[in-house]
Amino acid sequence: MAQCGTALVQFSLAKLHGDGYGTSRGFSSVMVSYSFASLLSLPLPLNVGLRSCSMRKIRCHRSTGEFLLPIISRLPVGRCPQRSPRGQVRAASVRNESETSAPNSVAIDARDLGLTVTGDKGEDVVVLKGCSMQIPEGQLWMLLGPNGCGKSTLLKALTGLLRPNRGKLYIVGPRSFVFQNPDHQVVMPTAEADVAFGLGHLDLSEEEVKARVHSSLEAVGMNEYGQRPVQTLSGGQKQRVAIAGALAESSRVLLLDELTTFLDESDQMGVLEAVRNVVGGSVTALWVTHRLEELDYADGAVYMENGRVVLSGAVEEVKRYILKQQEDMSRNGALR
Ligand SMILES: Nc1ncnc2c1ncn2[C@@H]1O[C@H](COP(=O)(O)OP(=O)(O)OP(=O)(O)O)[C@@H](O)[C@H]1O
Repeated sequence: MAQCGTALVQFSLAKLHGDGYGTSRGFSSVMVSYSFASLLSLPLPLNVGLRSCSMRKIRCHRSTGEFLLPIISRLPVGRCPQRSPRGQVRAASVRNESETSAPNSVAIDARDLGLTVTGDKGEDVVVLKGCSMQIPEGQLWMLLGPNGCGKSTLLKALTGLLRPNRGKLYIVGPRSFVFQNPDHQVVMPTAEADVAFGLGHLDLSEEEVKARVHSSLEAVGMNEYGQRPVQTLSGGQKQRVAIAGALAESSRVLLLDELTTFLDESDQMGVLEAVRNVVGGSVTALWVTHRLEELDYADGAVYMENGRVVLSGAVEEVKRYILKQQEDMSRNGALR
């Protein structure tokens, strides 16, 4: 197995145990057939195990063209620099909870975050131009804005998958990113095995793994599906399994990227209710959505335009702003 690039470091492999649970001695490795190029074009398009945001290192199997995506111990946000076009590391001030005392009960405190990525032709593309928000612990907030305004990029910056090059960020951990397409992250044969998958890097007894799997699946209303082959689950059920995986790892911040996009109405409700159910206490969530009706589930909202957070706070205020924007747009369209 050859190492690829400078981003590679050690990782632990794992074996799936006979009962379908991963344990502290290891969990299943996953072969994924992403192209070498796509994997190396960081930010990481890693769709396996990334919900735990604990994966920062990749090895590639050159002979088969497949990639072994390891789940490794957590790398604190702020320790995963993104390479700039000139190969320099850019860094914003990113603080972990362990490095500083938390602002009172705030789970996410972002101040004027900026982020520049490298475009296809090696040019700088400024994606985030000034994003500030303060999200209290134990709340569900929604992030909205027009297509291409930078919502997913901001979410990745908050997770630590992308490194802002400007501003300040305080965020509690552990945190998890859940992708829009559940097929990109639920990878194990059964729901139970998938939830256990991310626990391999923790030093847990088998009993503890089972207990966490059980309670996490229960929290998202999926306990009775534990043994079900994942390919028989609906999209929304898979999303709930992915969320359970994050909870099993004691994630305190869930960063949820348009989870309901591919789901039918009843699945959308199931996922929303599951998230609403798990948020509270020490669990906070930021949910990217285009659906205004989902705001009814939120404790607060953030609205972005063109790489900037333009409004952040009460749901009703953000809703009014969006409706006004929509009205203005349709009036302008009618005048043309
Ligand atoms: N690696 C990259 N190279 C070039 N442009 C990029 C890159 N990553 C993001 N962008 C651009 O940054 C902008 C913001 O992208 P992002 O996916 O964050 O938007 P979004 O608000 O999540 O969009 P959507 O609602 O359509 O999902 C887009 O114009 C996108 O094309």
